[in-house]
Amino acid sequence: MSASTNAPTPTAGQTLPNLASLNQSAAGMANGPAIQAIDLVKDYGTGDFAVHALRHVNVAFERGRFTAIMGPSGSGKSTLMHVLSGLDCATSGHVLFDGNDITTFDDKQLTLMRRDNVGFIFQSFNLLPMFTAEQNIAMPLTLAGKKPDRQWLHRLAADLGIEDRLSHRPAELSGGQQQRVAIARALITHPHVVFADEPTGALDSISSAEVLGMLRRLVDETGQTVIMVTHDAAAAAYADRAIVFSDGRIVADVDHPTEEGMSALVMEQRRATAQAAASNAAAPNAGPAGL
Ligand SMILES: Nc1ncnc2c1ncn2[C@@H]1O[C@H](COP(=O)(O)OP(=O)(O)OP(=O)(O)O)[C@@H](O)[C@H]1O
Repeated sequence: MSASTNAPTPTAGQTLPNLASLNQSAAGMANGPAIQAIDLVKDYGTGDFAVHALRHVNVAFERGRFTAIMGPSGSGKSTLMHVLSGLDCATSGHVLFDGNDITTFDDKQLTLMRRDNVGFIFQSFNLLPMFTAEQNIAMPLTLAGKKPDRQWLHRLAADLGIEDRLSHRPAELSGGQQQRVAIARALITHPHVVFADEPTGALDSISSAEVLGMLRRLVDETGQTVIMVTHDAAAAAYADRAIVFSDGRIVADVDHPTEEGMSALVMEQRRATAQAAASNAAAPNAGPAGL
């Protein structure tokens, strides 16, 4: 079931836990893309002070693929992730999640959609310090008033290499172990899509490689759909596809990204953003950059 990838291979002696048993059921999923943004606009504020975070974005995320989203700071990456996952509302346009237009959902429907279909992994892990790793993993179900499937929880923990850490609190775990707990928490509900926001931003290079290798194998071996925001070209090289944002727009869409290729693209966008800001400062009535 492995898909082709140009992800860096694990270094000699590095063991990655067996993720093959995390077999994602495709049952109940609609055909077509996992998520699609259609003419998506997100503005913060109005009038002269409006920030155009997403400018008519059109993009589809296929099932079972690992996509990285890159771009300069402030280009709209997190906003896209928040709107796609139903954490934030669009100003206009549509988001089709499993074929359902979530821009028509009310708050309660969005909460249920997120709870049942979306897994989140954050840079800062966002574990609850007073609870054990096991309690943290089960938290999305506990909050929903559901009992965790013990067998599934232990299989996740074993496959992520944290089974012997389940009774520990986050402060007693390394950063890499905490992020593995967060990955297990993201998967406990069998989500259709996992969103990872800078998942390796707080990790050293070895732990980063382990976490990225796990996400890669999750996609290859279980068909999980993963969408990851990252500033790191080396992290993007683990993905099947990388999208580059600039000023609220997609400016590049690359299959099989490489670290070198993504570094060059992101540097180019940083330069373009800095140049646009400099010319706007020189001619303040010329309008926003990129228009
Ligand atoms: N709640 C908010 N209110 C007002 N403006 C916002 C808000 N959230 C984001 N923005 C603005 O929207 C634009 C896009 O922000 P966003 O956080 O999506 O960028 P990003 O590419 O994720 O940046 P970074 O890499 O620094 O996290 C920026 O100009 C930002 O200042």
